[in-house]
Amino acid sequence: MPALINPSILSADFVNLERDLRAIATADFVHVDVMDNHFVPNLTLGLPVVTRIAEVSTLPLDVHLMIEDADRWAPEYAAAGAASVTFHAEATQAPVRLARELRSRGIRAGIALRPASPVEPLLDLLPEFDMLLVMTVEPGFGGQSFIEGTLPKIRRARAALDESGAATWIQVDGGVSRDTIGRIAQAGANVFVAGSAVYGAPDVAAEIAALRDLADAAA
Ligand SMILES: O=C(CO)[C@H](O)[C@H](O)COP(=O)(O)O
Ligand SMILES: [Fe+2]
Repeated sequence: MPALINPSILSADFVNLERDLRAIATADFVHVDVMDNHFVPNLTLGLPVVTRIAEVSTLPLDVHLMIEDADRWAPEYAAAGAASVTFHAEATQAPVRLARELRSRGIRAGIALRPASPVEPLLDLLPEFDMLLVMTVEPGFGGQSFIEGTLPKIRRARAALDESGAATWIQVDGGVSRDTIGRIAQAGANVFVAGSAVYGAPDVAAEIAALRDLADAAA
């Protein structure tokens, strides 16, 4: 499967969001970071804004919830028009039940891990999810450096998926750039979130194409 590039609008201009959504039209999904100032020390946007982005965007929405009580809120983001909702393993009481609920609504369900959270407890459960999100920076802010120590976690997840034959995607979020994407693809990820690398580039479409090419060449 070719690499998917999901630009994060965390690095977009929130006052010119429609313009900045148009700029990433050649990407695969738009990555929307929802933060509640409790699960992470930052606050971004919530249901009303996600609902409006879903109405305006030509790309499907890849919603990354960095919020507490995912069991309560994740289904609301499905109803708001997301194509994919990813919640943190550290913020749910019942990950499999929540994934089943999201999937029953016809959307993709993802589970995310902070850099320090081990993947081992999830390995046998991966077929229950459409995507595993391996955070490669501490969640909360864009523009941080990729944590190299997360690469073994991606390799372990890829090995488990290859063994089980499950079609679960592996997404990487944090510090993805032309410098890091090759190593990440080689480790087994196939979905790449990039915020500052895409929106900080002089030519956004060219950056998306370059990241996709580098990932495909390394996979
Ligand atoms: O979830 C996130 C932060 O918690 C963002 O998606 C991520 O940081 C993207 O930013 P960048 O590509 O600049 O690292
Ligand atoms: Fe994110």
